[in-house]
Amino acid sequence: MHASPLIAIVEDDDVLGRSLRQRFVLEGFRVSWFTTIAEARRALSGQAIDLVLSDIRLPDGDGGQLMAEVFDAYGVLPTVFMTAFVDIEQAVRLMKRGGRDYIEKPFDLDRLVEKVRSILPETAGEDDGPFSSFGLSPATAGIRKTLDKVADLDVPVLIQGETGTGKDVAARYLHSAGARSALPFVAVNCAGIPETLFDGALFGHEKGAFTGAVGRQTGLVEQAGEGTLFLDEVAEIPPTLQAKLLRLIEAREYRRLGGKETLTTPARFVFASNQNLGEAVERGEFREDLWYRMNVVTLEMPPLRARPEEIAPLIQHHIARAARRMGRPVPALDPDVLAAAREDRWQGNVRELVNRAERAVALGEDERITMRDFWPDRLAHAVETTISGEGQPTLSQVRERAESQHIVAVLAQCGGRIQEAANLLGVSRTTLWEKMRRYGLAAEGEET
Ligand SMILES: Nc1ncnc2c1ncn2[C@@H]1O[C@H](COP(=O)(O)OP(=O)(O)OP(=O)(O)O)[C@@H](O)[C@H]1O
Repeated sequence: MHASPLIAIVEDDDVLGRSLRQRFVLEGFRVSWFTTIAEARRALSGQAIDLVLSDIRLPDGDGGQLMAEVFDAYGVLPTVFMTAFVDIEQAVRLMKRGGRDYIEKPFDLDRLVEKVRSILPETAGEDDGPFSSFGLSPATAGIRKTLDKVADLDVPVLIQGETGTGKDVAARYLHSAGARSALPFVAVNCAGIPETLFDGALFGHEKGAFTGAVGRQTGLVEQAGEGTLFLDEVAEIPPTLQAKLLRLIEAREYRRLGGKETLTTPARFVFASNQNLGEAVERGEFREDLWYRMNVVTLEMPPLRARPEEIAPLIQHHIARAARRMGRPVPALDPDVLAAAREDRWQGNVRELVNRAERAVALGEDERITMRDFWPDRLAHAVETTISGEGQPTLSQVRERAESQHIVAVLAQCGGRIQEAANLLGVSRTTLWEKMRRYGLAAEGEET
């Protein structure tokens, strides 16, 4: 029952966007076309995209930024850039970050279709389903079983656990396991929406609700329809909005901004939090009545270090997946990589594992993944320890060592994406790049 592959086109030129959409639909693909990154970000949540076809310059950012976001949300997806001659250098750089291919504008549509076809058959419908690696230890197998049981019951589900443990994966599994699977799955990151925009984003607005509200806009609740509404990071919802959420969950009622009509939602609610909500209630930060409503079926995703039997298969799974998506042969893994993985604390849980695997495949130079590819931070540490063998290190040696280790750790956390790492480190991209070069952390031949 495989649907045809879904291509997300991000192109702000109306004429080109339209003709791309038309052509790919004629070729039998499903197509979603967006003109801005913001639009793509909003609409793609919850859709299983098979390939992204993106312009490099977009009204609200560049294609690299979009690719970083897409990779964060979905893992390494085949991404093809359409680029004007002036941006070719950037396109080449994006290939080094995991971009799959690029085509220079103006191009012949036949050639583009050929490119896309050559990429898709190997990746669409890969694995034995997106949840093949969910439930590999007794703890997570138990969670999967519980989700199966409640999939078609109309009860809210709350999933708690440290960041990156797979709460989002569990929520999507729940959706896919039940009768709602063909209906929308709308994910809302409650921490990512500014308080002033929260109401509008969730409930939508009527024409004229505020200056600039030129037409009616449906909110995320409405977009979920009879599907699943997944509210992530619920502990971050400010107190003023908690009351509105309570009404939504309790009475299933809400109103569009500026609207008089009370609407009701048939959606299934799923919540996730990386804070323990019971404790947040005790601290007075979260409404008790709201917590009671959410706390009907509550599941704890254990941290990765508490399920060590999953570590090796998850690494293998994500390396194979990244290689397939980048169109490369699946590299072999040096045994010391796995040995080190078994000992690690995995502070960033499965997300860190995915980032390390993808980064190793993207930046690794031959067909083996070595310690240097997977654990560059450990290597930097080992090198520094030997350097400082003779007596006390100087203050600047200590500072540089700490700096280099921290850069490596943040780069690993960001899957090697330099701009993102620079943002987290609070320095410019150029500064970060210079430091990486100084500490020998930049891959050969890579440019700023
Ligand atoms: N069982 C699994 N099999 C394969 N990949 C997994 C599994 N669990 C998690 N992942 C991957 O790990 C990453 C983080 O997972 P996810 O987003 O579900 O975590 P989360 O707990 O929701 O994180 P946060 O609290 O930050 O929202 C994703 O890339 C996801 O695909």
